[in-house]
Amino acid sequence: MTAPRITHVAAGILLRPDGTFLLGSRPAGKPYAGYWEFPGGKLEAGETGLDALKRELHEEMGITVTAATPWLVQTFTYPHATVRLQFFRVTGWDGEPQPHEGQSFAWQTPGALNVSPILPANGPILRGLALPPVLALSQADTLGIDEWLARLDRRLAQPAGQGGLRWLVLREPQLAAADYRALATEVLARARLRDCRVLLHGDIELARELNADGVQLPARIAASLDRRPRGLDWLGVSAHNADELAVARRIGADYALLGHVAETVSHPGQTALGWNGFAALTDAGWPFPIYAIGGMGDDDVTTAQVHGGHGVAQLSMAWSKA
Ligand SMILES: Nc1nc2c([nH]c(=O)n2[C@@H]2O[C@H](COP(=O)(O)OP(=O)(O)OP(=O)(O)O)[C@@H](O)[C@H]2O)c(=O)[nH]1
Ligand SMILES: [Mg+2]
Repeated sequence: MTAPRITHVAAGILLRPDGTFLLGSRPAGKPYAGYWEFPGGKLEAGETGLDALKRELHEEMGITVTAATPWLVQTFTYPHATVRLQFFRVTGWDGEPQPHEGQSFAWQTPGALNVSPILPANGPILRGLALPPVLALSQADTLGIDEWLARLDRRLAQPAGQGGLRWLVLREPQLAAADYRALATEVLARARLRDCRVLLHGDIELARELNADGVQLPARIAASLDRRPRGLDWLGVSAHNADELAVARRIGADYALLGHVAETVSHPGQTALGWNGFAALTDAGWPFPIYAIGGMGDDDVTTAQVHGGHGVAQLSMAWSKA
């Protein structure tokens, strides 16, 4: 058997500062005409993904891309072709999108689309767009439970975009099972009032039982699973290398934490990946967003994105200002 021919495609997610993004409708005469997609098209011989993105967005809608960072790579088999789609987050462009190919455009809010149908390959992409740029891991171990809960309340009370916490992983390996369950119950009750997702760490059964938003799994536990656990909205996997990212892909994770990127007090003596090591791992192209973890501040979000990440995951930095 010969290997299937793969069509390489670059597509751009135009993002406005308010978080809305652009979809275009596929023009008549193309496969899946009328379906909504991210603007883009096929790589020509010798082009990189970024070259093709810039050319296609100029041809299809007359804009000049000035800032774009690599995001997800999705491989999908249609009846007519197997496509490898490289998605870029596009945050800077000159000009207003013009429908050069008779397409329609629609600005959309993540999680609340008002156009359909969407190209079948794009489901995971739309899910990934709903993930915030910064997520936090709890720190009751070093702060003490009462102090950490007080800081959590302050972070929950802030509006999104102004330091408001929207995604929390409750990771407290020092707690006995009964104490972890009690804390999880308390945290879920507080977070629900504030529209913050809470993922439990490592315990799939407990996450189901307490109706948490999902579970964050260490790579070791993820590797022991045949498939994604059922009945949970969100699945994150913590990874340190390409093999562990491959585990996350195999079980259909929604995102991965990858690190540690910088030296941290919590992991003394372990070699940090550094941004070059991080980029070398993201560069292979993964179908889910990847967060940089380990010594990350709010200022590192842009750096993470330039290196192929979605954003940053914070431990101590999430609570130091709260
Ligand atoms: N542009 C784009 N293509 C996508 C997306 N999702 C997805 O599965 N595709 C697939 O990627 C393939 C290439 O896209 P395209 O039709 O835009 O290619 P193109 O602009 O070079 O068109 P052309 O071949 O008519 O010149 C198609 O099979 C399309 O179905 C998406 O979000 N954006
Ligand atoms: Mg196109």
